Amino acid sequence: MTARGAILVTGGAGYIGSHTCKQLAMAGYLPVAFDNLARGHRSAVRWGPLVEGDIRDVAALEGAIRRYRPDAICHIAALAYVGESVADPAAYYSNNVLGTLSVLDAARRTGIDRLVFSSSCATYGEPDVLPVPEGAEQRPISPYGRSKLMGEQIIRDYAHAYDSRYVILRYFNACGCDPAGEIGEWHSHETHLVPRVLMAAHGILASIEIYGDDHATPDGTCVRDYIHVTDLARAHGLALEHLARGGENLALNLGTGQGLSVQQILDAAARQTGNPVPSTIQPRRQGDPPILYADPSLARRTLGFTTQHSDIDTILGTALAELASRQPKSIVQAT
Ligand SMILES: O=c1ccn([C@@H]2O[C@H](COP(=O)(O)OP(=O)(O)O[C@H]3O[C@H](CO)[C@H](O)[C@H](O)[C@H]3O)[C@@H](O)[C@H]2O)c(=O)[nH]1
Repeated sequence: MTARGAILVTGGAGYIGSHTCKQLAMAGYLPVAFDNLARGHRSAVRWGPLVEGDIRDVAALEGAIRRYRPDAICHIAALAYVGESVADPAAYYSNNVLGTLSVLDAARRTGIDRLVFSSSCATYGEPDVLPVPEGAEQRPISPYGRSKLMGEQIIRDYAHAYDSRYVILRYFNACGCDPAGEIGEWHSHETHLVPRVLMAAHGILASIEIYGDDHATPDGTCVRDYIHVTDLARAHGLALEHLARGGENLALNLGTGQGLSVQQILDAAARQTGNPVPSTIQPRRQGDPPILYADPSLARRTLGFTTQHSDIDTILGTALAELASRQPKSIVQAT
């Protein structure tokens, strides 16, 4: 038996979901992963049971809840690529909006009234204020960002009408891998900057495309707030404790408060690996805001959350160790 009861983790076989399951298990919970394995991996579910199912299937969710009797839900399952959402909005509104509605309905029908929701800095679009506070106007510029904002709005309306409670977590850029190397970032077609930069540093990719060097930023490349996935994962446990204590509903940024440019990430990777990172300048990517970094102070004040692994060298080091474990021939380990 676990000390603290079960938590249903939708998307528990995915990148952020599996790291969250590990952190919840370390905090004494039984994480029950609910995942359709479309993008998640069975082998990433290691700290509790896996229920295979789609979040749009209310009956499947209800079945999982009735079987494991979780105290709360971490709703992490989503499609999460900005570029893909521009090309295929139908998939994003279906998975992210209908899926969230379905999770909320299953929770209502089974009497689960606590939810931690994975939202995104993409809900801010191109903010007027930097670092971005939670009160900044949310004007998303991609279908992905809009789908996450709709999720937030539905959760607030349900909470108001049905007396449920929530913590909305707006992730900035999740990256890095489990420092113990037990799980990683396993995307079939990797589009994220940090793993791609490391792949380019080791010749797995011929070069990295820099999407625009003419943005309104100090070096012309986009600026983001890179936060280690283990830090993000730990915040879910803090959010659950907050709700269990009867804490108020919250929407919180999860970031470091520091912005780094694409070029700075390339430079850090070159330093860390000792290899050059070949790059080409490409046109800007649709849906990419030039600068996004968080004001992280509200999460610190309300949850006591601070990052512990999110300096860029730790992020790159843990991501590189994980990549090396999958591509050992390509990488002479440099860390
Ligand atoms: O090969 C690449 C990949 C990325 N980038 C740039 O690097 C930055 C980071 O890009 P990622 O694709 O790694 O991350 P995003 O900022 O697009 O996306 C992340 O932040 C989004 C919010 O903006 C969502 O939350 C999303 O789920 C999350 O992955 C962006 O400026 C992007 O233009 C490149 O220049 N070349």
